Amino acid sequence: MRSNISDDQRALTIDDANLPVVDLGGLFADDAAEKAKVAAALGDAARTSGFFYITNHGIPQAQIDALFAASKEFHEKPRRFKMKYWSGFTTHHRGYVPYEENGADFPKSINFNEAWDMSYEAPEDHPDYLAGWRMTGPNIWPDIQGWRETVSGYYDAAFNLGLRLLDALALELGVDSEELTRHITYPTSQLRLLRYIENDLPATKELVGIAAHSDFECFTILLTGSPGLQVMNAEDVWIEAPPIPGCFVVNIGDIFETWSGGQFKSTQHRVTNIGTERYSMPLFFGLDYHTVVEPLEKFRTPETLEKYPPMKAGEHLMRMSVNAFRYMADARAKGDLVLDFEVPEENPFKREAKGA
Ligand SMILES: O=C(O)CCC(=O)C(=O)O
Ligand SMILES: [Fe+2]
Repeated sequence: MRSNISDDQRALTIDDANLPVVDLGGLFADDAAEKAKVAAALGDAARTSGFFYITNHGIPQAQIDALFAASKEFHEKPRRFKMKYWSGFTTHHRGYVPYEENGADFPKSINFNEAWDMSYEAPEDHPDYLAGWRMTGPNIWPDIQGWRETVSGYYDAAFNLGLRLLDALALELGVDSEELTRHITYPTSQLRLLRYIENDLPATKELVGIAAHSDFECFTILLTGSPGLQVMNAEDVWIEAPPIPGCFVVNIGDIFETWSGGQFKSTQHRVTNIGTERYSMPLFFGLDYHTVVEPLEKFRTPETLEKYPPMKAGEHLMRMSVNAFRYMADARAKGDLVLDFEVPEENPFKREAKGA
């Protein structure tokens, strides 16, 4: 880790803080008691820290290695190749996102990451694709031999793992999983192939890998290739979450916090500017664009209903994306992208760290 790091970018190390590791093995056995045990461990982790590692997840290491290799192969191409697939050429956010797109304050504030973004494949005649700006539609692919198969194969595997996790979390919350899965037909579940860019600038609040945020969907299944990720725990203290071989990091997102009336925590996290190249791949497990998200019936109280007013899953993603990506903000300023809902400057799910 670099030495020129400002105090607000420091975190406790994994040795000082306890990060749960949940063994998912029991989800794949046909045994209700085993499944319930895993569900209880996931629920415990989701309630206490909101993020955790999972092991025995069933995705072969060879598939993970192939995804890292595919991401590297794309990102090592020259800028002129990558820009052929600029996400700003689409109205549903697919393709390449250069680092200058990140955040409203570039270059005063720099998020040193670039990405390839894809999502659930929806047909060309899907009404939300035709309407535009709804994060729904067909993927685009770079002209690299075998790349589509590798990336979409990984997407399907991680997406299916997400369905298992959803099922287990529903079990833990005591809700029928069908109540949750009925909102998944053409979900806005993005996979990002992120590369953090080598640079020799310091690590400060303005110079980051990715600024502190929570994820906007149900939960995120994240692969990381090297350290840099920091997560805010239940006590609102930053701790480092380095990769553990064979594990994914999972964090709860804004939708599950809402569904559970705040029992599950949507975890703030960030990547500091480590200065070296770093690869990571989050899959944001989301819902159909038009799904209205509010506390599930059993978690409705006057307090939870007040704290979590109904929001459409896709609108929440769009309002956060307009703030995140400059091409979207530009399209909005030009009147090409018209939103009939509010775009707050900050995510209402944001929590501040202690002492920050
Ligand atoms: O790169 C990482 O480890 C985290 C990425 C992340 O938080 C995000 O893309 O939302
Ligand atoms: Fe994130």
